Amino acid sequence: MAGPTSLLPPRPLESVIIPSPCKSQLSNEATTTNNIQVCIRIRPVLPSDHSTASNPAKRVTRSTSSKVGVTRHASGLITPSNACGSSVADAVAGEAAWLSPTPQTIIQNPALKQDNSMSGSKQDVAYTFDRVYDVDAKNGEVYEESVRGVVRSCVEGFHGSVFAYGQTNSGKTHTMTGSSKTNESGIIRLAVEDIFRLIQTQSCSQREYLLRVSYLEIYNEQIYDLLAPHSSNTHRFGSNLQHHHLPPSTSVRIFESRTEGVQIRGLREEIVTCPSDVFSLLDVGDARRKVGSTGMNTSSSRSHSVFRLVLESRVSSSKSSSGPLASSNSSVASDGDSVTSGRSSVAQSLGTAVKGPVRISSLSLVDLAGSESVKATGSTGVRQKEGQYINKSLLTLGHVVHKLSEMSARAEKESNSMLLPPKEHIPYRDSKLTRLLQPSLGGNARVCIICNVSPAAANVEESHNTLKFGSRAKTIQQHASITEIADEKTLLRSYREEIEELKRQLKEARKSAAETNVQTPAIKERTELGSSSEDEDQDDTHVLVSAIKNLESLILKTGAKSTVKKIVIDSAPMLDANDMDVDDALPSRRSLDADLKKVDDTDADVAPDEEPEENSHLIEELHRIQSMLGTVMKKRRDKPLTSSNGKNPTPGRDEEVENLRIQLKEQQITSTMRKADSSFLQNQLAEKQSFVEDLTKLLDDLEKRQNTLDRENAELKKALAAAKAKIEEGEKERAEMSEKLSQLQKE
Ligand SMILES: Nc1ncnc2c1ncn2[C@@H]1O[C@H](COP(=O)(O)OP(=O)(O)OP(=O)(O)O)[C@@H](O)[C@H]1O
Repeated sequence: MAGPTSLLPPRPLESVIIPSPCKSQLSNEATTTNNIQVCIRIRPVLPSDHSTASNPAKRVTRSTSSKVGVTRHASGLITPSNACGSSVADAVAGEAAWLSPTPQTIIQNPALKQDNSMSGSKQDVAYTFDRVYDVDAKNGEVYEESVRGVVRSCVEGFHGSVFAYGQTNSGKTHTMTGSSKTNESGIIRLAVEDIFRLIQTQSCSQREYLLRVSYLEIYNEQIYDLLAPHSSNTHRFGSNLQHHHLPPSTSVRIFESRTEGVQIRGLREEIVTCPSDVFSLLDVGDARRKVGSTGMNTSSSRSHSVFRLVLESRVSSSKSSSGPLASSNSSVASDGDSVTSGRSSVAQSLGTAVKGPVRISSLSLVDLAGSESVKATGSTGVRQKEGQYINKSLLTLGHVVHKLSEMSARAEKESNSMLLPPKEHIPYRDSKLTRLLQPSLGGNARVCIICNVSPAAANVEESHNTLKFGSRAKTIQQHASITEIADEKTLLRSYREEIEELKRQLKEARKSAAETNVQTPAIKERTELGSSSEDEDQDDTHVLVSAIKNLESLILKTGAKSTVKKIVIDSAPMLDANDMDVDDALPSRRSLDADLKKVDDTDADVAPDEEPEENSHLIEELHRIQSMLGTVMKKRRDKPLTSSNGKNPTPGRDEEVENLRIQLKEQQITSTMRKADSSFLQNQLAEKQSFVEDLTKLLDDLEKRQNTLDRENAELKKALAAAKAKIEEGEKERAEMSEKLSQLQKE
């Protein structure tokens, strides 16, 4: 049964939709009921952790015995058995404030106790989770034991989410992104590699996959596209946040419709065919992510980031995989031999290759910004403001998780765990983060939360909060189901249709070329003279074959190698990684650049449905190439190539073909340049707009200040006039008095 919101899977040509279930479109081949999986990771002690020990405000005490034991109570509760409180000053270097006596349990290290306000009972609590990773665990271990299951489910067709949660400096980014210092890949990269490997090695079914990724961050309650094209250097932040105002072109909006649920308008999605494609994009996104130095972490993430991979898959039909117009990469020979040998009808080919439900699943990998106290970080100004936004959104996430866990508990009590109480209000809309995570938290996904815990004794209070959050999240039940779409347009189906159409054209082109060769001795004559129409035919078919290969290289097949060499028709050279933009990150642009629609999300509570827009550049480009080649082929077929005297009678027609060819090439170049220009101009415009906005705001402020000053000035003038009048009056009175006095003296 669907959760409270009705949500549809992505419609990539229009906008990015956060996949979630929609009853009308689901064919539940499989449904699973799971609680959210929660694991804890204790970060190793760092040299910087010791500096807090000498801070009297954060002083910890050390028990006389550092040997730790645990007592198991009948209730299942575990408490440290030697939690005595006698103390020596300061934390001991290298010792973590948390211990994991069993792989599922975490307790506060009884050897290190705070001498401040925390009550003893709180210090003695033992928390139990699906898995607890101690200080020496590596990312690979966390991935294998806690995340891999979610990733595998995604390849099978379930939605999945993995979050890193925890206070600032607890190791979230290390976990999700990895570290060059320890030479460890993060969960994101490990998951990406695994997905391609799982697709390649899937032996139980013959499926084909289309994968696309997006990467965004939520900074100060604004969503920014980390893969936005043609961002200038000012948008790259490196290790230090220098610019906290991004041009509006990279900012995207959440939009919600009754039928389609949560969508992100204007977010860039890139089709990827191998791990290195994804890694290039990750590098671009990571370099743009807003990072800044705080009192607790020299490179603290100032935003929540969401990396999302969408998988579309379907059973590959035997016709399309082994037929004469086969869809595997090896089957479209560039010389076309294997293509021309086919005699199956186009309709038959189209029917078998394009039909069949498409499965859509997504994997969201989320690195949350860490909660932070102003006191601990010592942040001021921009950092403090960022911290406030971060804390507020994490607080909302906490409320949402709290509500959901209460609901799950109630549902379980009523022995009706498949149904969520109908009108329960969950405050998803209180922050962008929870709105984005709503489809994951709301039920139809397999979720794993990695709670990162600082080993510093000075942070135990905050760590208790993290563990409480994890304990609550663990009770939330999820009912994930596979989403299959039988009748809607999916990107995979669009591509298949395009491929089949191109193949049909290719077949016709070859047929026409073969007929031409038979019918025209003049062509042989021209070939000998070096002016070959056969060459031109071959050029045309090569363009078609290249287009087919290019499109097919985007579709991955189970059991096939993913490192497919793509034939690039329109490619930009790879640039140096340090100087690259998203447009440079992939060998050929295959982006689905959804147009940013100006939908005001403040009043987009439930917006009306909109017609889908065919705004994929790739599809447009292909349509254009198809129509031009179609015209060329048609003209060739329609007009006889030779005159009765055997000489080439229509040099004009050949010229026309040549012109069309030149036009086609020119248009390709113009189109590429126009795209580049338009993006560049858009950025320029956006920057100008933001500048004008800032200036307008400044002028408004100045005007207000001027008005206030004018008002104050007028009031001062009035007060001065009144004072003057009073003085004059006093003078007058004094004069009268002295007159009276002199009169009295005279008398
Ligand atoms: N498992 C680990 N092994 C070694 N070093 C680690 C590990 N986890 C974290 N660190 C180090 O701890 C420091 C803080 O980690 P990280 O930046 O990942 O924290 P964070 O939780 O993402 O912080 P913030 O919320 O402020 O962004 C970094 O120097 C990182 O290299």
